[in-house]
Amino acid sequence: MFHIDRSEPDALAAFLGAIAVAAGAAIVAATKPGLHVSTKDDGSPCTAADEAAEAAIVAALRQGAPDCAIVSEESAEAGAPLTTSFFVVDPLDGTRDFIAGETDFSVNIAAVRNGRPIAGAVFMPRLGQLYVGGTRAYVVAVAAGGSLPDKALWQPITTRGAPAEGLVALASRRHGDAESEALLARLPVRVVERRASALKFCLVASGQADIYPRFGPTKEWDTAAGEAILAAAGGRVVAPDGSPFTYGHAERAFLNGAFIAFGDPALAPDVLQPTAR
Ligand SMILES: Nc1ncnc2c1ncn2[C@@H]1O[C@H](COP(=O)(O)O)[C@@H](OP(=O)(O)O)[C@H]1O
Ligand SMILES: [Mg+2]
Repeated sequence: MFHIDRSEPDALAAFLGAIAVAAGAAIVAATKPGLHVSTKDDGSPCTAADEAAEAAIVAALRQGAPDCAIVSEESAEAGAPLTTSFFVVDPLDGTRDFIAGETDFSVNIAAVRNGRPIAGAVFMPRLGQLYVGGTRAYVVAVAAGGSLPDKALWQPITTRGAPAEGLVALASRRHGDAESEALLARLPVRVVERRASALKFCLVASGQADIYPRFGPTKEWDTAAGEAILAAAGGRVVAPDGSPFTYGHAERAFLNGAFIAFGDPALAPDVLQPTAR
C-alpha cells in the first residue's frame, strides 16, 4: 500500500508510472475512427479516451493508495480546500493534439505532499515513452499497456547546462501567449519548438531543451507531474518572481499562475524578474 505522506518519492513515482502506462492502453483501446468529441463547459474538448483513462487511473490509485485524495481533470470541482496531500491526474493532456492524430499528448499523474509535487509520471502512449521523477528522474521505453522493464533498465536523466550556442525554448503549439514570447525574445534563444502536453517538461528534464515559459492559463494537472520530473532531474519550475508553485488550490478551480520551467539553475538571473534575482 502507498501513502503520499509516508511512501518514498521514488517508490511513488514507479507506482504512478505503472498506472500511467496502463492508462495509455485504455486510451489506445478507445481510439477508434469517429471518436466522439464532446465540449466541456470551458470550451475544451473531451473524448471517450479521456474518460476511459481517468476511470482506469482513479481505480488503480484507489486500490494502491486507498487513503489518499484524488484531483482529476475530468471530475475536479472548485470548492473547499483539500487535504494538502493528494494525487493530481490529467488522464489525457493535449486532447486537441490527440484528436488531431499527433504524438504529443500525455497521461500525467503526480503525488502532491504539503502542497508540493514530490513524485510524478508522464507517459506518451504513441511515443512509448514514460518519464518518472521522485528523488531521481528517469525515462523508460515502454509501449502502452506493456510491463515496466526492470528498474536497472530505466535511463537516468538530468537537465543540461545552458548551451553556449543558444537556448532551445519550448512553447505550446495551440495556446501561445504574448508574454512568454516577449520573455523568449529577451533571451539568447536559438530555436523555439512548439510542442503539446506535459512532454515539454520532460524535454527540459532530459536535456533536450532548456526553457519553457508559460504565462497563459494552465491547471494544476497540467504541471504537477512535469514539475516533479523536472525538479528530480535538476531543473526548476517557478513563478516569474521566483516563488515556488503550490498545489491544491480548489478555491481557484486549480488554475495556475504564470510559470517558467528551466533546466539550468544558473539561468535564474536571466529568466526571472529583476526583483527575484
Ligand atoms: N484557457 C485555459 N484555461 C485553463 N487551462 C488551459 C487553457 N488553455 C489551455 N489550457 C491547458 O493547457 C493544456 C494544453 O497544454 P498545451 O497547449 O501545452 O498542450 C490543456 O490541457 P488538456 O488538453 O488536458 O485540456 C489545458 O488544461
Ligand atoms: Mg491538460
